[in-house]
Amino acid sequence: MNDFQLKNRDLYDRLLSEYKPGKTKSQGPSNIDRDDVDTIIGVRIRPILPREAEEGHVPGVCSRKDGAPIVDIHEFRQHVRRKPVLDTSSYTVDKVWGPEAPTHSLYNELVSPLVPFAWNGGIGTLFAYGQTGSGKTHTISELERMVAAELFGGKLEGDREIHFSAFELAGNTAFDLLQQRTQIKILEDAFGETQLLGIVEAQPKSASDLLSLIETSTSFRKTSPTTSNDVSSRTHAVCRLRIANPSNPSQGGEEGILFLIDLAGSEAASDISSHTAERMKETKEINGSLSTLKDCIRGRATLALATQAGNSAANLAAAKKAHVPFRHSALTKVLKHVFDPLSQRRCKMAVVACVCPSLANIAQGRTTLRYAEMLRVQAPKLGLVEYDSNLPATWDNIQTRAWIQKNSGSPPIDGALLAPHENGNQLIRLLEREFIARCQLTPDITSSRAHAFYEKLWTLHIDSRRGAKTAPSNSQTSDNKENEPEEPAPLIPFTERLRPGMFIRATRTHAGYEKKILTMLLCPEGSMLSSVSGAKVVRKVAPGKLLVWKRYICANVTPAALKGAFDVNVQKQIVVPVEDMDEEVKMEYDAATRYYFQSV
Ligand SMILES: Nc1ncnc2c1ncn2[C@@H]1O[C@H](COP(=O)(O)OP(=O)(O)OP(=O)(O)O)[C@@H](O)[C@H]1O
Repeated sequence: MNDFQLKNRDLYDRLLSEYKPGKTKSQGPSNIDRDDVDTIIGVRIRPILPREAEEGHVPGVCSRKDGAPIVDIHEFRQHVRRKPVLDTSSYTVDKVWGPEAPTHSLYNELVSPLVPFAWNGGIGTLFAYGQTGSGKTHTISELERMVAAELFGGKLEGDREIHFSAFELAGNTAFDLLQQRTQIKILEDAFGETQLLGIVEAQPKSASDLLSLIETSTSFRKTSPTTSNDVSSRTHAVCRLRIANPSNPSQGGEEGILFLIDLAGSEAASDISSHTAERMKETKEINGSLSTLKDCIRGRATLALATQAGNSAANLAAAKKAHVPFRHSALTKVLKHVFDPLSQRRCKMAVVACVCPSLANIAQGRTTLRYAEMLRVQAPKLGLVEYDSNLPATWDNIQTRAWIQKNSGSPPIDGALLAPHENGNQLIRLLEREFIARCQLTPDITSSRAHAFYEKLWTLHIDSRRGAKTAPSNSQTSDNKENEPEEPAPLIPFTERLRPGMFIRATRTHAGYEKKILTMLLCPEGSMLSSVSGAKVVRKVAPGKLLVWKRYICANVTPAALKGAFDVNVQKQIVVPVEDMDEEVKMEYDAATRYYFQSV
């Protein structure tokens, strides 16, 4: 607390008691319906500590009395000519726990859903984020105790094997906390999986076993004093609980994972001014990895929204913008299963942003709350996506299973084995080999039947994409298909309709051989300052004459990993003369897979 705050404390207390929420405008996204989002962002405001109370600290970061998920930050501003005033800014998240809220309520509302989710084969991840001294380690260690009690409490269905490991990440280096901080390697294997080479796992048999392992690992964490905390954790600590269920083939042998992550505390610019070069480097690395984490959480949530809620234009636009740079930091690389857009795993995530309550710390609190707000992804405003039996994008898990059962012949493929948790869109995104393997979990299903069924689903999907384009969104698309007017045949030759974004099949001759290629037109050669080869192109057009482009810069289009899918490689450009172009090819972009498919 500074002199001004201490001297005007009575006035501040009065202004605070007179403050009426609602007068201030929330600076974040509105409190939207978050049911469709599998990432929950909460804020915990810790109490003022006895030491801080002795020093005269007063609260400047407050939760709302009516339980609204909004945090108010009060700034006490000095005026040259007028009396000091209270300047309040508000931040909206999904849940807020004030200083009086016990860790139990945070556990019940934020963490408890992750435990049965991981128990049943999903990946649950909890992050504690915030400035140094804001209560992350305190919160995570209490939550770990509750997780241990729930895992071994006997209330979860079935038997599982729990494997515990703990490590900390300092920059790009990882240390095993069960092996007295022995350095371990983070590697990506030939299958693209991240491996922690040399890490030790323990198999606790009871809650007390697990707690003593957690205690041992915590004792090896690296700490250094900061302005706000004498024992500040300067690394990210990851507690990983692998939950194996070898007896249940319906999960395809997949284990659940629960990550409990205590992130390194962020520090305010004023706090780092006196740092040594080594501490500055450490702070830079922490800030860099936290920034990557933010981009990954947002990117992943944007993609999940676009996939779950059908293929509306708003969703397609959101999916196109989403970027998940999980390879940019060791932390997000270790969490590849969670962040890789190609990962087939079901994931849920919870973030608890911890904040110090004191008026003296509002600058750091504001930074934390801005970060928390940024992690929330605004759901695009959509019309209700109605179920349509011919549109896999509209099926939930139950409808997906029913479709499988009804359309897979006799004996039918078991929907619960092929799509234990997936909706229609997620079923389409399954890799072909995974799809076939899951089909064959049903007795008597041969590989050729499984392949035929895979093709049937894809034919329906491609047909449905065409139908969705031509029919009004919420009418009975499939029933009216015969009555739809045929698209009129284009009267103008395609070479006279050439435009950027058009797909063209062309014949190129190289060393006497002819080769058919598929390309996407980018722009006429010469419409930019230089050609692909870098040579300057001069356009000569007689006055009054139309400029007719003879050659186009095109992007290479190549088959993708999925059957029938194509990828546009914008970075691989070629120049195609118009005389080499054979025909226009109608392609459609599919947001679920992020590939192009030939229109049927
Ligand atoms: N909810 C709470 N109730 C009581 N005391 C708390 C609470 N949260 C934190 N504290 C106390 O505040 C102090 C700082 O907490 P903690 O070490 O958890 O902060 P941190 O955010 O992990 O800091 P760092 O990032 O520097 O490691 C500790 O003394 C802790 O006991």
